[in-house]
Amino acid sequence: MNQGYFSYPMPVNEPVYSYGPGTAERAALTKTLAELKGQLADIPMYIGKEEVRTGKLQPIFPPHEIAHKLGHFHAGDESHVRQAIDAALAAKESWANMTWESRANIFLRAADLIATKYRYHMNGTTMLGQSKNAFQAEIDSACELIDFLRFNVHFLSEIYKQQPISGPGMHNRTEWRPLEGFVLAITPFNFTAIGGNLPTSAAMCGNVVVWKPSNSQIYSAQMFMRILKEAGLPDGVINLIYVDGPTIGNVCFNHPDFAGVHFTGSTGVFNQMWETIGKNVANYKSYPRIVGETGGKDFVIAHNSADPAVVATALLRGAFEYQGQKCSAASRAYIPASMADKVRSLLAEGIDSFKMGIVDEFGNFINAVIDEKSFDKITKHIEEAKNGEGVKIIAGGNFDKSKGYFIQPTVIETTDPMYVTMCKELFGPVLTMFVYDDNDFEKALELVDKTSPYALTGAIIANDRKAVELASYKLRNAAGNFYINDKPTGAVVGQQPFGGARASGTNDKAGSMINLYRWLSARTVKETFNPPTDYRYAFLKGESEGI
Ligand SMILES: NC(=O)c1ccc[n+]([C@@H]2O[C@H](COP(=O)([O-])OP(=O)(O)OC[C@H]3O[C@@H](n4cnc5c(N)ncnc54)[C@H](O)[C@@H]3O)[C@@H](O)[C@H]2O)c1
Ligand SMILES: N[C@@H](CCC=O)C(=O)O
Repeated sequence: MNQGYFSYPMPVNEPVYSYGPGTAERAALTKTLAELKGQLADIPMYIGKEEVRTGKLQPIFPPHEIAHKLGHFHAGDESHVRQAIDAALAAKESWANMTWESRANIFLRAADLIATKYRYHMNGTTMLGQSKNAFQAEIDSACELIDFLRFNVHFLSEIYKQQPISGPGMHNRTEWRPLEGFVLAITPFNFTAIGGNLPTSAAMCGNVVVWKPSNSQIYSAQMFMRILKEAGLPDGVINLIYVDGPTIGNVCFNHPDFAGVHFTGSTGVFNQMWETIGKNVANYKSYPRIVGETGGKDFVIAHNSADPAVVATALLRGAFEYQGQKCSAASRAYIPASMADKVRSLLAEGIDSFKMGIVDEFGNFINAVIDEKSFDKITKHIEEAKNGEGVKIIAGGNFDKSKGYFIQPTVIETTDPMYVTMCKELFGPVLTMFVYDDNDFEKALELVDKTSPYALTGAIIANDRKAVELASYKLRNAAGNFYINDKPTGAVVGQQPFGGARASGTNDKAGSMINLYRWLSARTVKETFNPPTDYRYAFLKGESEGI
């Protein structure tokens, strides 16, 4: 079998296609979108070797075109959670014992299938199911997902290489075992790449997984599952089920073989899960690994040495791409008074120029928010800001859900730095701006640090190096991903390992070695070549002998 050390060098990031007018990729994607829209997808759960169809059908439709049905998925119940755990545990031994190069090459093959044969299907299902424009889908469901798969194979190879030293007469080694039991992956709606990474990073380490995606991401999740199967992933290694979160939690967190949860989503849900796991801790074989990347209230602070055009561009892209539904999206801005008028007018100009509409029309920069619940929550805050004291809408402010969940990108300005939309995560296209006195830059930094319980992403925009240094220091705990003279979104695997602290999660940096360590349990083995035959150490015998 595997006799030799097989090398997986550092990959390069998957190149991003432009989808510009007249390009071959635009033509191919347009064709795929039309095909997908012309079909009615019948989406089963994948448990062991079975495609499970329960007949409990739930419709899937584009958030930007709610009258158009793309298909349906088969919803499961508690019994399917149990079946998924059983299938995972049945697959465990042979998967854990498969050679590393066979396991690795399944994921590398999946990455290549996405990069070539299925690129437009991954992007098409993401665009239609999650309302992303072509570019936003490309950086997510093609490039980031491919990068997660390729870089994790490299990182895990580097971990496997790490071995202890051995003294004379012995050999020491570390075995990087998978966890005992199964891992539960619970994934959010907003990034297809996160949906793909959470189950595969644990599986790559030799674990077996129950994967529960958000209902709003099932359309692209099942596409990825089919690619994994085509790439050779054995049955039962990853089991994809569509069961509501509390039911899954109830079964998995009470199971003695529960070994860990890989979660991305909101802070409230993660806190509930942590509490339940804590209460059950005595019932598990091992202490479960709890990894969660959660909410954010991401900031941009401008210093008066900054170029207002850089500030406005960072805000227009950072706050409004994908309708502000990135955990990294800028949602609060701190602008010095001397620059405020210029930034206000650039923001208003930018927002007026945004085209909003369906994803199949490529000129649309803005599409719909994910669902009606989200639409209602966000627009309630916009309405309140229209009538509130010390607060006004300075750009955008319109919305309409008659055909799809469309909200015009909106900037609220407040004189109260603790106004609700400065503190609470809305997860939509709403940016709140607070203007500070130019002389109070340091106080403004303290405000940024204390305003929100989150610490995910943030940016300082300044040309004065001392301002950059002061902000980097004062805000060192306010963001797990900190940007200097850039927007706070768009982290790239291998370049800006991603994750936040405080209420933003366990900061285990998706797509890095840090994350992979959480799915491994090291065993140290010492082998002695010439074992002693007398209990007496040298100091008793007057001879030299090692301990
Ligand atoms: N920090 C990060 O890296 C990161 C990345 C993406 C999204 N997010 C966060 O995710 C949130 C948006 O995504 P969302 O709306 O899908 O989040 P969500 O918390 O509503 O859902 C996330 C997942 O948890 C499931 N879930 C919901 N309630 C559950 C329960 N009681 N028990 C078990 N599972 C449950 C959902 O069905 C979904 O699969 C935002 O808060 C955003 O900041 C964070
Ligand atoms: N990695 C993405 C955010 C993922 C969260 O939604 C970014 O950096 O913008």
